[in-house]
Amino acid sequence: MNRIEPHTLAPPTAPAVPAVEVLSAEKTYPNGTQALLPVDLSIAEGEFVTLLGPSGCGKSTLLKMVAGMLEPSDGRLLVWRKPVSQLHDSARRMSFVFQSPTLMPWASVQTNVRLPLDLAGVPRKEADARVMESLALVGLEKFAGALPRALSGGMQMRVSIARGLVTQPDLLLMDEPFGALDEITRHKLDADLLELWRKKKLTVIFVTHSIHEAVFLSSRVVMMAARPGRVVEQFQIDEPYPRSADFMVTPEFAKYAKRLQDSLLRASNADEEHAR
Ligand SMILES: Nc1ncnc2c1ncn2[C@@H]1O[C@H](COP(=O)(O)OP(=O)(O)OP(=O)(O)O)[C@@H](O)[C@H]1O
Repeated sequence: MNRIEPHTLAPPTAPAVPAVEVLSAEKTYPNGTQALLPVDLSIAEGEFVTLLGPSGCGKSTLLKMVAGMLEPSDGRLLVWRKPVSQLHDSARRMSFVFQSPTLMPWASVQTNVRLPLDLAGVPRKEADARVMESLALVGLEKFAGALPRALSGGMQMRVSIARGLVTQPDLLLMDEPFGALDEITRHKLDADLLELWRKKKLTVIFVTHSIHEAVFLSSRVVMMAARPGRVVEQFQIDEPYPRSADFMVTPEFAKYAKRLQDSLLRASNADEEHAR
């Protein structure tokens, strides 16, 4: 009998575990706006997926459906193989970070970050320890007692991210979190986010309008088109991590950016053709 020597066997590759499955999920708002045609999308644990596309293509709608903040009109969404509504039974958690920091202006940074733990009834001592851990992750531990108005826009966004991290999520949903920030601050936060993603082994779904941000951050980019919103193309960004600012001046970066730019143009033209 022929024996297959162990070293001739291909190494076993672990099948990717899906963190999020969007199964023909579509959305029409009560006023009749068809925000999303049926979308099918599977996101594996540990991926960094960016949703990119022209204004109104349904990026936020899709993200909010994943979060369970919006019900699909048809189809289903599973998070770790369960309907989002049953996630409270799961040991895993997700967090949502909005475009604006939405901090309570009268409360300290520490109190703002502690909010999700207070709402979940986590004992104060444990909550405070986790708040400090979370603030340290975004480099703001020295500002725990400050009021939001004493902080810059970038620092306020860090507070918002710390609040998203304080529940120790496995899945982070981010709706254009750095869109309102200046270029330098944005780059800095992008780099910090990648560091966190790697360190904490997160799965991230990130919405942006920026091609450069999408290439820098993502392992995969999902391109969408509008009127009605739909997924039109997907791009794997096959570049190793960690990625530093140097990556942004490489020919590979330029190649991906050009591909996405062409795709975004096609997606935008598809809108106009639809509208005619
Ligand atoms: N609550 C709502 N009721 C009715 N229509 C809505 C509602 N929310 C969004 N829409 C519409 O659904 C479509 C998709 O909106 P959505 O905000 O998901 O797009 P987006 O890609 O995130 O846009 P942007 O890039 O401008 O933030 C748009 O036509 C929008 O006007």
